[in-house]
Amino acid sequence: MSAEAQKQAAAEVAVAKVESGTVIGVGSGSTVNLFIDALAASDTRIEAAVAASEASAERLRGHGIDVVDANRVTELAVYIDGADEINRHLQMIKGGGGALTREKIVAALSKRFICIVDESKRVTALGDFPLPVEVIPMARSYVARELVKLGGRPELREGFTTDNGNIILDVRSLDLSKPLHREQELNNLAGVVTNGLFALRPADELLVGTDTGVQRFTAA
Ligand SMILES: O=C(CO)[C@H](O)[C@H](O)COP(=O)(O)O
Repeated sequence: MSAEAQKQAAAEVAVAKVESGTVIGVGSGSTVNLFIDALAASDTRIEAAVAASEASAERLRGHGIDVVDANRVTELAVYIDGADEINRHLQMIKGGGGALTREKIVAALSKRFICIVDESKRVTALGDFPLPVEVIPMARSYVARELVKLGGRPELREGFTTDNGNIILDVRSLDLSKPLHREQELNNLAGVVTNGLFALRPADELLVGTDTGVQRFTAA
């Protein structure tokens, strides 16, 4: 089964977990696109969604689903999003699509975070995928030097600007064996908006598309 088919299967199981009449959070990326399409094709009629990217908002609206500003809600029933890597504690690296900051905000607003992935995203240790760090443009060189001091190899994501008008540094070689500590440490660097480690707010449930069906996990 292709990764695409695995993503589709996980997305469809996630749709079944969404209740009509609720306001939900919707992440971004190719797996989430499949979720949005599957939600629109289902009998589930949500009240509205808070979207983690302009691209997701546009896709939702294209299906006639209302998109509301995050400032208009106090809590979301559930957040559905993908990941670039996820471990058995359901801690993740996210931000391959550059939407990490808004994804973190929507995740923080949500009672439950359901992560949907194909099986290539499950890892025993986080860190093969370069860690995205969103940085205010003025701080680019400073933050890059600090990341090097921490053992990382940052690389500017060329020609890319986030929905918030910032840049992304993709960082290889950082030791991510203590993700909670690392997430906080990186966020403490002046000029960092946030980083793609989701350890302080891991997923509550993981749906993995595999060749033998969708496997469900909760944090180990
Ligand atoms: O964090 C993300 C975007 O910022 C995505 O969830 C992540 O990159 C996974 O994407 P895909 O579903 O396309 O594999």
